[in-house]
Amino acid sequence: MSVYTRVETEELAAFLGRYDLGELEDFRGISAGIENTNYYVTTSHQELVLTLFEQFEEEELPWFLELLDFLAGRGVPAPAPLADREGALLQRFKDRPAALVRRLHGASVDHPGVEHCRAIGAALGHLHTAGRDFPRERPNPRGPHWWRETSRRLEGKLSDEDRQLLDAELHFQSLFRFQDMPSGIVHADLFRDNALFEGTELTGIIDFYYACSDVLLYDVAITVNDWCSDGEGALDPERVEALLTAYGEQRPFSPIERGAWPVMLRAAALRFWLSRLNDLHFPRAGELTHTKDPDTFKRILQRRIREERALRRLWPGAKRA
Ligand SMILES: Nc1ncnc2c1ncn2[C@@H]1O[C@H](COP(=O)(O)OP(=O)(O)OP(=O)(O)O)[C@@H](O)[C@H]1O
Ligand SMILES: N[C@@H](CCO)C(=O)O
Repeated sequence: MSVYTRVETEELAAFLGRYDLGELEDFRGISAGIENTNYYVTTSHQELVLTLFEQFEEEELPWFLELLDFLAGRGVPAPAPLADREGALLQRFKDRPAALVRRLHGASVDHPGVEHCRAIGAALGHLHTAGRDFPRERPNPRGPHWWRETSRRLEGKLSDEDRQLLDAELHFQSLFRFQDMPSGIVHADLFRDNALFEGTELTGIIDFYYACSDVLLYDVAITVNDWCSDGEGALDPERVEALLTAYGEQRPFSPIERGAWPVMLRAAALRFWLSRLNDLHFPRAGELTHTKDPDTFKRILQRRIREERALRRLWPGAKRA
């Protein structure tokens, strides 16, 4: 349950008075999500989501809200933030930074099929091309520097097997620094629970709070690892092909990207194995929630290491034999 900060009717009505959004009709807390307090809010004019940012560096927030505004304005199904009468996207409410964004409809899909993967591939390609003109960069807070720092923090916490795997992968990744890879704005956390669907139609991409500037293929690898893996971490060739083909129709891949694909899948698995290990061993104070299982990403990483040649064959147009 993620309503850390309770909001009362009168104070919400007063808060909405800063905007031209009509009268408050209804609101209720949203239980999904971990980091922030979220409410669905209905006014006489609009359906909205109110977020009270619980953990965020306040200086960072304008970047995210401007990005959402920019992407939504270019047809990416991201939640557009609403400006108050003065034009401000970021507010303070209940002693926290706060924002109102448009509510998107649909629900996340636990077991995506080929059509869902096609839709998310196309949307990610669109997001990457639309993001090209976004004028401001943001370094990836979960990049290689953070991997190494987290690995050091986990010293003494891991089994010998996990420590060996982690050290070997950090070393392997340090040998690959791809120059000339297309880079730009990446979502960096486009898991199934951050996309909304009605049937097989993608109606929303949410939770952009890891978005940053990075290698675009890395974002594709994060997405494929979550959307196209089975319970054992094995990739489903049909879903991978659907996702990559639909993505490539928006932004064709370069030969360097094709060569880097197996390494990127490993890097993407490493990043989430590490963050889940970190959350497991260093839970944040006051956090009520379910830690996600690090072993899911350990298994994915181990498979991507074992199956490099098979991964190359999963590239669209590659020979399967
Ligand atoms: N714009 C939106 N339209 C519709 N539903 C939304 C929207 N934003 C958030 N939600 C709902 O609120 C839930 C929580 O949102 P979100 O995932 O952004 O939470 P969080 O606590 O900020 O992030 P995290 O999942 O990283 O902990 C989502 O799973 C979704 O159900
Ligand atoms: N998507 C992340 C959690 C939120 O960043 C994970 O599944 O580990």
